[in-house]
Amino acid sequence: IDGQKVVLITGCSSGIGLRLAVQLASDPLKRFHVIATMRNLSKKGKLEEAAGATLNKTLHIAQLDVCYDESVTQCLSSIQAGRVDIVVNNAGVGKIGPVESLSIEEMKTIFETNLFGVVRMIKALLPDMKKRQSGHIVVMSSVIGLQGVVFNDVYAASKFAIEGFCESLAVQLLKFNIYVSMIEPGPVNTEFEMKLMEEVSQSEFPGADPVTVQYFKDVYLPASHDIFMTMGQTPDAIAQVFMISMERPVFRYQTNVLYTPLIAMKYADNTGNLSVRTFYNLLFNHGTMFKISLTLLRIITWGESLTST
Ligand SMILES: NC(=O)C1=CN([C@@H]2O[C@H](COP(=O)(O)OP(=O)(O)OC[C@H]3O[C@@H](n4cnc5c(N)ncnc54)[C@H](OP(=O)(O)O)[C@@H]3O)[C@@H](O)[C@H]2O)C=CC1
Ligand SMILES: CC1=C(/C=C/C(C)=C/C=C/C(C)=C/C=O)C(C)(C)CCC1
Repeated sequence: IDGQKVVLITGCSSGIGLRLAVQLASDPLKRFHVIATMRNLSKKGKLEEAAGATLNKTLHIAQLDVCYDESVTQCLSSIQAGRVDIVVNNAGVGKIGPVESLSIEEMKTIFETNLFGVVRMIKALLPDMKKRQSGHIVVMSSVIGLQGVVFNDVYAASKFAIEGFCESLAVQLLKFNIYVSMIEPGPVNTEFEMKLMEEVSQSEFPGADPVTVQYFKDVYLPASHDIFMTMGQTPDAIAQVFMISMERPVFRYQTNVLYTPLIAMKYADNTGNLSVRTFYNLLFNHGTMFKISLTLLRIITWGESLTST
């Protein structure tokens, strides 16, 4: 462990966390000691299988639920190396649907994971990182932490919140030689979308009017599915961006060049009108215009996507 970087990742039962853990653990130079954590160890089978020969060598599985102090304390105190060099705050939950049908309690659970879960991890690790004057805090944010997306109101709020928290903290931490990095993927093909679809397929959307429910089900859901199909990245591509971030960390990493123009609109027009109107048109004039725009985006950014990951 002495010459290795100790990397702790949250939310490794599936998706991006799982692939990142496996990629790091499989490093041919064995530079990483990976602590792949998950809240529910009964789900560890998939990670164990993907880890193969790295299991209990460079990859170690541990229990950690970001929503509980005791779970975090217990996991951190059981670390053999006695330190964490890099923490990847990957655990996160999505939420879609009309706000009228979501209770405040339900909304708070999203913040418990996506905001306070990350804050809890950072608070637990900071004293030691500051003492050692070294560390890298990575957060799996989202493009939705920079630009809202219709019917993702609460999820967007939680990701904007962690962006604000980290952007503020990064300045102070630079004094202690600790780096903060936000990874901001667009859609990624993991269990994330399926979990959301399953959740909405069981909901009657109490409290929401029929017109809103119809916009959500008949306009948003198909358009969103199209976006995942056309723009969706693999979890391995996101893990690759993390690899790059380790060399000389910067604060932000947008992983998807196809999504960058949609974010850039925000900075091109201070009134916000360009973003609001463009997203409106893309959504409600979905169909031919939407498909053409997506195709154009792919053509415009094709050269770049060949040279990036
Ligand atoms: N997929 C996408 O399109 C995008 C995802 N992201 C972000 O990437 C991150 C990973 O998502 P992704 O891999 O796609 O989705 P998955 O749903 O596949 O993975 C999410 C992981 O987070 C875990 N998790 C949820 N709550 C907790 C908790 N309280 N404590 C510990 N672990 C928890 C889940 O565990 P369990 O199995 O127990 O539920 C699961 O392992 C999230 O932060 C997400 O917001 C960002 C941009 C796009
Ligand atoms: C771009 C775009 C859309 C959807 C974007 C989506 C669905 C992005 C999802 C990103 C995710 C899942 C990030 C996770 O953190 C709409 C509204 C369908 C139509 C207008 C243009």
